[in-house]
Amino acid sequence: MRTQKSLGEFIIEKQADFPHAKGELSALLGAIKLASKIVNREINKAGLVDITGSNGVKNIQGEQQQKLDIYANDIFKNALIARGEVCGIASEEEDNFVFFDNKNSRNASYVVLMDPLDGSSNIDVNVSVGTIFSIYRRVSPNDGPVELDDFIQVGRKQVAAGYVIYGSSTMLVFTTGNGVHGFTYDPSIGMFCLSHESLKIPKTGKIYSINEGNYIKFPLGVKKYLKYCQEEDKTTNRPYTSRYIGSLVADFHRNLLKGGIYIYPQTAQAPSGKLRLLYECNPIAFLAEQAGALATDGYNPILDLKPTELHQRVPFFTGSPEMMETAHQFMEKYKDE
Ligand SMILES: O=P(O)(O)OC[C@H]1O[C@](O)(COP(=O)(O)O)[C@@H](O)[C@@H]1O
Ligand SMILES: [Mg+2]
Ligand SMILES: [Mg+2]
Repeated sequence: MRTQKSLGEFIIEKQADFPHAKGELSALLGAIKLASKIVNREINKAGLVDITGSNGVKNIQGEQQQKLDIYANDIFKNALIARGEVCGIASEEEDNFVFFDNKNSRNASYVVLMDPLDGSSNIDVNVSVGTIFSIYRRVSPNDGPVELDDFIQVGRKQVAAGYVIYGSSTMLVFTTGNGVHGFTYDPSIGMFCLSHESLKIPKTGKIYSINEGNYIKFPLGVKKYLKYCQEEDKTTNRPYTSRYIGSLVADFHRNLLKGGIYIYPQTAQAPSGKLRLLYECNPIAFLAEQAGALATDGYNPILDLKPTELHQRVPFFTGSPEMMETAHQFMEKYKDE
């Protein structure tokens, strides 16, 4: 007998908090829930079906697209088109934004930005991967085509954001600005059930998460902070432990539950870092702040950055507030070196 609330029940219940809500956002989240189940089913049998490996095409970021990147992109896109609450999407796997110019969707109020498959380098090696989504109200008139401005809004304007983590279990974690809630997928009943209500990140932790293989290219502030993390000092819980999965969703999820800090900084070769502002950093930053964490580019809140391009990158620091404050002190101290 199921005791936990299902995601559908939770969304309907929360909708009551918004007397003027017409159920559009609830329906939209329902489409994301459906697409997550379909992608989850494919990922679980990734070794058996012809869904691993690259499809031989590079996306606009110059990265080899994996078959699962495209599969996930199509599943989420089609589920959103079918639901009719979304007038357009932007995706890591689409060069430009896509206007859903059909009678069902063209006048809808919401746009969705997504990273259909996060952690692509881990697909073929059975390591946790994810999907990241960010939802805004359109700013263009509902009776016209969707425009670039509908997608390049500051992160603070997000009405909802979340991720799905396809790991030892599959979870959907989201916020609509009223806390962060996690739902675990129960394949025996085919439902996401409430397992982590009102998630709050621990104020501090012992985990730092960064690709140390790039160490020599890091800014001095990051190098100094890493040395600080590795020094022996029992009074401040150091040395910390290094954990790096190489899937943003999975590294963030672990730190959200246990406390920790994740950093993907700029390097000399990549002065804006690697991660994309609109469909990786903004949604994770919204969740982070709602869970009591911080999310910055090393200096300023990610959610206050004004985007200019669909696929722009940004250095990304996020995690437990006390660890972030210390990292910021190092970044500030060595800012000009
Ligand atoms: O291999 P690197 O350079 O450490 O990069 C890993 C990072 O890149 C990403 O894989 C980028 O995301 P995609 O897989 O969606 O392109 C993040 O999930 C991860 O944190
Ligand atoms: Mg990604
Ligand atoms: Mg991706």
